[in-house]
Amino acid sequence: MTDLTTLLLSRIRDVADHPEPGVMFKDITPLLADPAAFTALTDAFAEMAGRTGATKIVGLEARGFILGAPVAVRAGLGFIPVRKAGKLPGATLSQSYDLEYGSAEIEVHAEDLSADDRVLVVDDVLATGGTAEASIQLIHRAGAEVAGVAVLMELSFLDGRPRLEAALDGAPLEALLTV
Ligand SMILES: O=P(O)(O)OC[C@H]1O[C@H](OP(=O)(O)OP(=O)(O)O)[C@H](O)[C@@H]1O
Ligand SMILES: Nc1ncnc2[nH]cnc12
Repeated sequence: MTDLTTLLLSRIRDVADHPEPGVMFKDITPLLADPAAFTALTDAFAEMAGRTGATKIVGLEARGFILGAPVAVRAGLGFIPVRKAGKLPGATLSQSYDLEYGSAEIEVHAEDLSADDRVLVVDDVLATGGTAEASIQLIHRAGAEVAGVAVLMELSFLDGRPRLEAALDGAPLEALLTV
């Protein structure tokens, strides 16, 4: 394990049976509270943004906002929020999806992405891949390209990676931690 992965892993708390029985919830709030760990995470994601030629950062509500916004600032790129349905005031594109515990719909402002954009999607956890896959569909429907998907942690037993790689069409999916 690298120093980075050891640090990040040490700042994620497992919470059994949250938000419902049978789910082992990966709580990132200890990591957010540690400036050294939060900075190291931000730097690693910003490096990926540079390496993949991203022109914009998309963050997935809500934890992807917390992680993605500082990446955008660090990389000198705009931040685009992908929100749960009904929150964005302008003209939106919408996409429904299933997740580990329920189903949901996400939206993006159509005007925020264009054919000139290469988008790096940032989130905390890749579980079934439903949320990230829906965001990729939104980005493609907006006419933009996907530069890649960056997540802090991949829950490999939920098989999100194969599902997402099919949607990514060769663009990278990078997880700093895999459990
Ligand atoms: O790979 P998936 O099965 O789609 O699950 C991963 C998603 O689930 C969590 O978000 P959640 O919808 O719980 O929202 P929150 O960030 O607002 O808590 C997590 O932050 C990811 O966005
Ligand atoms: N087990 C989990 N922990 C944290 N976030 C999640 N999102 C989906 N599954 C999750």
